[in-house]
Amino acid sequence: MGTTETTPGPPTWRLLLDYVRPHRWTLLAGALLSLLTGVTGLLLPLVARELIEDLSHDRTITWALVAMSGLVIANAAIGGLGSYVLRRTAESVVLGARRSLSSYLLRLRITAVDRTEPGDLMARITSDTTLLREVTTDSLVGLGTGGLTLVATVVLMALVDPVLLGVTLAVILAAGTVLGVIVPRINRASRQAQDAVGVMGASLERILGALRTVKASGAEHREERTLHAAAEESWRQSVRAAKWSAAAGNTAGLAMQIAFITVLAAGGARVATGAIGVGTLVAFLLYVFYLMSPIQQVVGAITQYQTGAAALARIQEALRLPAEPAAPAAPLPAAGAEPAAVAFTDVRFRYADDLPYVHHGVSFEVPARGLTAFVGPSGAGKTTVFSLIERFYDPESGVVTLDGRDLAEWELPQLRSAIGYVEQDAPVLSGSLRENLLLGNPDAAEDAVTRVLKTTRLDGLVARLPAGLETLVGHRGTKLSGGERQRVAIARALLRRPRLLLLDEATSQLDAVNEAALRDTVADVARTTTVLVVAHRLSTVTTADRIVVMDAGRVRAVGTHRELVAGDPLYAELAATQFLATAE
Ligand SMILES: Nc1ncnc2c1ncn2[C@@H]1O[C@H](COP(=O)(O)OP(=O)(O)OP(=O)(O)O)[C@@H](O)[C@H]1O
Repeated sequence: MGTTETTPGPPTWRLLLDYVRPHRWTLLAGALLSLLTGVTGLLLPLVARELIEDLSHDRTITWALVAMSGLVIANAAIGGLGSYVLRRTAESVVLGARRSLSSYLLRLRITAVDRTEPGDLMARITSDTTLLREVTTDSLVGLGTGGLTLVATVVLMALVDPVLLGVTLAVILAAGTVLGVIVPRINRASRQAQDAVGVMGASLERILGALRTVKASGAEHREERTLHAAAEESWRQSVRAAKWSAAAGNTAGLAMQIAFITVLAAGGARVATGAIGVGTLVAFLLYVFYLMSPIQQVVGAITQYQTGAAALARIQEALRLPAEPAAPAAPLPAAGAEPAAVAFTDVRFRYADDLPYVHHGVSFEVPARGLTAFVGPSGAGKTTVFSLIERFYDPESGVVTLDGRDLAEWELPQLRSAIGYVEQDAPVLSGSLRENLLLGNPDAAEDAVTRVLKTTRLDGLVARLPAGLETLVGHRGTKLSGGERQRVAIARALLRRPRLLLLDEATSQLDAVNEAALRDTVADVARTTTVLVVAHRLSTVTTADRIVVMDAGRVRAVGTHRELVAGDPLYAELAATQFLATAE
């Protein structure tokens, strides 16, 4: 995702309210408790004044002591409860944002993922959402309680002396103009700081995902510099934001001092002319003094809001990426369900409008059941065939059908539940072997697992492992060999009882035992299911019922190995070079 990407959307304050709306009552309760804490605090000086009066008149002070103790205890208890309620609400807002973001990210279209940095998306879920916490408590509540107190004080000031209020407001307005210049700078700096955290996340993800290659390439120092640069950029921008926040706070403080002095001068003049009494001036000055705290609260809320708004904008950017419709999971095919037939008719496809076509009118038909191998030079568009069948992408023109029905008419969950897909690099997730096997079908019965382990020749491996299926496979399955990873991925796909199995063979060579195991597995499965294989091995193509030869985004021939070796020069050459042998 481009960090400068700005798609128009609803204003940030509306988005914030959307996040806060489900928690409005608890937030209101927290705000009321905060107000109540303030009121109990304000009452203390009054009681203290009474206590002093009573003492000077030799009256009993027991009631005042009891009242003061009560107020102190109430202040602490209500204050504690208020801050707990507010904090809890803020955490719930963060939770809501994390939930909606993570659900959304799982539904992202592959096209969106292709042009995004996963690490940056991760930062949006983890770090940007955290910033919503402060914005909820400090900003919303600060704005609410501070704003209320401010209005109440201004009303009282108007009652005491409207002329002096005019003087005060003029000073505050001047300060407000300065703040209007400062505040957007806080927003910009905060946004850039969060973007830098996103860049750091993206670099970290890239480095940790290929740490072996980074080490083997001796690139640690270069990568270290990249990470440090992103961290320093975040620091620089955060410091800039801190500088502007401090300037905003100080401007507010300074304005109050100036207002104090101006009111003192203007009020003094008014006292001299007899327009007001000294008592009124003292009362007004006290109010100017009281005004300081809510104004600082409101200014703090606005500056805090800028940081939160920057984070919200980044969250919202992620939520505007194209996603698949939300839909409930579809049931898996029943045991013994009919295998599926697949057909491509004149399919044209490119990954993006500014990229060349990958398919220039691909057509082929695969009947239900049997093994179909796709072969062709690297980049011919074989894997893309699978991506289109899974509807990770949609063709620009032409039709792909499953069971004779256009894929565009299938509900995505129904379509995908019919298919088992084994990617070329056979990803294995960290966790246990069992978790990996059950990823696509958590309800698979134990005997189905045992059967699939046997089919994929993994039973020997499981028996050898001390913890059996509970063995942890490490991050990305690093504790398994390449061949084992491929077979775990096949077993995982088979446990879904697919009506169509898509297998993108690993290009790396397997040893003879692994290769034979894989060939037998695929042949076994093809007896009951439709199997499509992007083939890189002679053993696979020789057992295939039909071979589709692709070249530069077109199907150039279809036939059996024997027919094609005799009839298609490209295939004959591929068979001789790529598969390391000719016919068997
Ligand atoms: N996500 C993507 N975004 C942009 N271009 C892509 C993407 N995936 C593949 N391509 C391009 O599409 C073309 C066909 O890729 P594809 O993976 O289908 O080829 P292939 O025949 O399976 O190759 P190989 O045998 O090397 O795996 C390639 O030129 C590739 O660079």
